[in-house]
Amino acid sequence: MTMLTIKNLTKSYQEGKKAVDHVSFGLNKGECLGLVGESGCGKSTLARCLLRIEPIDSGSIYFKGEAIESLDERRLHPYRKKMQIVFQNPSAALNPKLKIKESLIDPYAQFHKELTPSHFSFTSKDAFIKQLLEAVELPANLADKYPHEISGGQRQRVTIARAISIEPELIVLDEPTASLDVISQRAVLTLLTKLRETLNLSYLFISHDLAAVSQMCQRILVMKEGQLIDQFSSDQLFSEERHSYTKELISIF
Ligand SMILES: Nc1ncnc2c1ncn2[C@@H]1O[C@H](COP(=O)(O)OP(=O)(O)OP(=O)(O)O)[C@@H](O)[C@H]1O
Repeated sequence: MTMLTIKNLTKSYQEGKKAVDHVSFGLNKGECLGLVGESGCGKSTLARCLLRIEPIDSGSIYFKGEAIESLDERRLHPYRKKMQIVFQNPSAALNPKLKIKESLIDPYAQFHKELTPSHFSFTSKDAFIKQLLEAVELPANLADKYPHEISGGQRQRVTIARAISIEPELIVLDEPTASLDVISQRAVLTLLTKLRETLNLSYLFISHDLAAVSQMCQRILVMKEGQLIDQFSSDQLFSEERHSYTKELISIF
């Protein structure tokens, strides 16, 4: 089943320069789809557009067959729960004044009316937070700490816990490990792979790290100057058929 279909999505910030230029692709249910390309090629803009965080100029966005590109905020609300994003910098994503448990409960408070929980049950706030921390392999005593009292890797696990707390179907991972050291990167990627399997998630995984993408993803998209110039299954990464730009990216890594 196709989870997400993008057709001819186009977005400009300034006249004559398209940040995203007629991009089309599909993302299957349960898939981890990689998106790579050099800095400034439009990856994050594409992500924000397909999540309807950023207005688009033209094109279509289908979530499980439903066109969502023109929905007003009220009709979009249920889709906001189904599609989540994890950003590069967990420090910016967490309110420094809130304890971890307060940050963790926030999405649930917003969306609980639309939830039909299957993975996490809400018997009490404390029990719910304990389940979330367990799911991202963090100790329960982190709940009472502030973001500055925990490590960068732990903060990123908290933002992942927030994203999964409302049981989304699709998560956009926008360079989720870029701010972490190599050991924490590997641990977070392993966790994300495990969560995709146990929670039946689909991912769009944006990264500069071709090695991580080829390990995590079943298919890979390559963007250059706003356009999608290559797409292939991960086992075809080193194939002779690859676009010359993809080969250039491979040679850099
Ligand atoms: N809010 C904005 N206002 C104006 N221009 C923007 C805005 N966001 C992005 N751009 C421009 O759009 C283009 C695509 O940027 P984008 O951040 O999507 O690229 P990216 O591939 O995600 O880069 P990176 O890998 O560095 O995050 C760039 O030319 C950028 O300067």
